[in-house]
Amino acid sequence: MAECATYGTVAVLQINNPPLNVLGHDVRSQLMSGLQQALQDKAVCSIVIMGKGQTFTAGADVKEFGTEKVFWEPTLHSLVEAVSASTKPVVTAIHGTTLGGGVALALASHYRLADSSAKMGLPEVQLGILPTCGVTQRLPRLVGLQTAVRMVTSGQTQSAQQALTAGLLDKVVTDDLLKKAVGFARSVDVRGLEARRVSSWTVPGADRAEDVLDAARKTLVRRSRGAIAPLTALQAIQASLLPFETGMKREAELGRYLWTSWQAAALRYAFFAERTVKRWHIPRNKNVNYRTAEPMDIKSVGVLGAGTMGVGITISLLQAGLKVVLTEVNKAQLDKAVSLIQRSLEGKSGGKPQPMQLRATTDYSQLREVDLVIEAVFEDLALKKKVFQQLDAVTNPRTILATNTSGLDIDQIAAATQRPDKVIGTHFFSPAHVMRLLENIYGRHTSVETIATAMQLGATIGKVGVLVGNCPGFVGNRMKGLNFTEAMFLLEEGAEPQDVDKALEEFGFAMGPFRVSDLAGGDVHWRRRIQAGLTTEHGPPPYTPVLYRQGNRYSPLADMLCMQGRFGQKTGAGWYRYKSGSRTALPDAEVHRLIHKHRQDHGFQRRNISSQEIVERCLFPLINEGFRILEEGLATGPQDIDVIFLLGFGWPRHTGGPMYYADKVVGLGNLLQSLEKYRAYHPRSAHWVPSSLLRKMAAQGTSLSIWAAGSRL
Ligand SMILES: CC/C=C/CC(=O)SCCNC(=O)CCNC(=O)[C@H](O)C(C)(C)COP(=O)(O)OP(=O)(O)OC[C@H]1O[C@@H](n2cnc3c(N)ncnc32)[C@H](O)[C@@H]1OP(=O)(O)O
Repeated sequence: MAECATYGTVAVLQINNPPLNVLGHDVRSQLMSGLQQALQDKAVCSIVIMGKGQTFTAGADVKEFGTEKVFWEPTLHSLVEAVSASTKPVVTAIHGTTLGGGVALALASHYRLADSSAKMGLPEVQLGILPTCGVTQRLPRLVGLQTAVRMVTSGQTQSAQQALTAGLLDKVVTDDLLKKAVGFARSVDVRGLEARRVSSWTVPGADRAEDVLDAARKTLVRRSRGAIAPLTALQAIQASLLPFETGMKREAELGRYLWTSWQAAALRYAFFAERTVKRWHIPRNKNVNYRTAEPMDIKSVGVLGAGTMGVGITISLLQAGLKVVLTEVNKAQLDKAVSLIQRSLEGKSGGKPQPMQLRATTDYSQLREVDLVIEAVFEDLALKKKVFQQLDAVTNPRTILATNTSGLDIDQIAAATQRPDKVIGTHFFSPAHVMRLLENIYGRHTSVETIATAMQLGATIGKVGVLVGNCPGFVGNRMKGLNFTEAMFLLEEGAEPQDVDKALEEFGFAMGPFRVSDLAGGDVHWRRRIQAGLTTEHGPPPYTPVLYRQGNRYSPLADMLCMQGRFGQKTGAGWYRYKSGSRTALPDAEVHRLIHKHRQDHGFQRRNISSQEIVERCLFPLINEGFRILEEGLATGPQDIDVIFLLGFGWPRHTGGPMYYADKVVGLGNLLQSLEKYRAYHPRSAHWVPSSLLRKMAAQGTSLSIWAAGSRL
């Protein structure tokens, strides 16, 4: 856990708690007793604290949060204060990714050394808590307000070089950190100790504090979108302008406020959910799971289709060091793609991809020897089936064939091949080299090896893979579609696009549904609705009521815009208008007139709609659908749905995701009541019918987390 050794006059305390040296109770206890021993040992003049293995420490043990253990003495706070009060110089020697409590220990030490490859960060706000243990008081004294605000409120890591420049480190070394730290510790003088205590310093540049804090506040109000931790952290940093002890009291108060907030619990849940989804199983056959599966070794991947998605996927694969054969029938498109890929990789790594790593070709037969192919052609079932038939003919029979589709039937695509067991859906989100989510979809015949391979590939390329079953739209788009449907009904009843967007942006989404639609292009979904027989290019299908399609209430507003060529940003007009070259959504009187006329034509009485109703009507049907998905066994558990929404659809992280939000914030009983209420008003929308799983849970007074804990392996 923590080992103590002496090197002449230097005592070295080394954390040894693999894999990440987190500061659980045992580690804290052993560090504390090591420190006390070193202080009592007359032969010891100085002390080094460092870590063994891949990192100094990833900080506090998050698994202890929400349990009593986190308060057991020595707490992290006591340990940090003991280091700060040490009567012998303490040198912290940092390597790897050092986070949270690790940085707190370093700040309380008298000297800070780091390996040149080290990184340091304060991810606490991402867990909804405050970097306490004096971090918000010592850090500004050391690096100034501006850097402290940036580090604490963003949670981003700093490289060793950046930390040195900022004044956070005293020295950066290369090779043999232990030897260099011991050498350094030997050279420091106990007589200078008082002056080395950061708590006795004042914040540099305090005369400009008001400007810095005001500017930061404005940015954070805009960026945090309802998350309380970043702005609370700013208040704590502001307190560093007060005497140290007063600031520490303020830090403790603010720390308690965040520690007990529902957002901290939600963010902690999100942290573990992202890691839980890799432990997948198939709900209808639990024997098929991550433990029983053996992935194929993937060294080379073919990407078919060099459009936006194909380019993003190729970049992700190359960045992970895989060999890629990029295939595209259109030579001009292929050349354009290669140049985009090269530019993107040059920007990141400072070098072009090795020629042997990327082979670009118009010849399908070049895919013969790859281990796996990801098809990324246009979203059209007939086209994909044709492509899969060809792929089946040209590739090695052991090659896995993956389709990048956002909702088409995997079984139909697999049926075009002689190897349905080797066919799987890999739904990347755009831009594919940036978005961390990979929704993997198994079909009726997909083998366990194929599933394990797709999940493994996701991890290899730095994505969070979530396994789901096959249904129209899979999990993400099946649920998300309802949000847009209801948003349009709200327009019919009296809201304007900007009202709906504002309410959902205030809830925490980066963009409301109409701004998202304009960004993505309204024509994409219009084509899908045409394919599904819901509409035609010229209006409703013959003999079809305008407001009722396929057994449900229907709003034709989006179709009406598309019929006018208003596809969103790319055409300069959609739900909003856009000045040439600008992405700023401007309310458009023409759209308002169109909506107004539609209301008049169909007898809608315009009424004022509250933000609360907008949020509930856009989100509750989506959540209800999540319960249906769980009931149908299409997701391993609620965490899987939440991760899809957090990473793929910009769901505000501080609410934990749709299922967590329903369970812990809204409450299942309240959700059920609201669904019943809206159902009474809107009987022609099937999405208001509560799922039987939700009904059952609400009746039993149980929670989704208890249900999930019982179902997960
Ligand atoms: C008392 C109040 C004071 C609080 C101060 C703090 O220190 S708060 C905690 C600050 N630290 C963090 O938030 C660290 C979060 N961890 C990470 O960002 C990443 O894990 C990493 C350190 C960048 C490493 O990433 P990598 O991809 O290499 O590994 P994983 O994320 O998959 O993690 C491996 C397993 O370790 C578990 N884990 C990671 N960090 C912690 C932690 N701080 N406490 C407890 N457990 C942690 C993670 O859950 C993985 O576990 P599995 O069981 O394998 O899923």
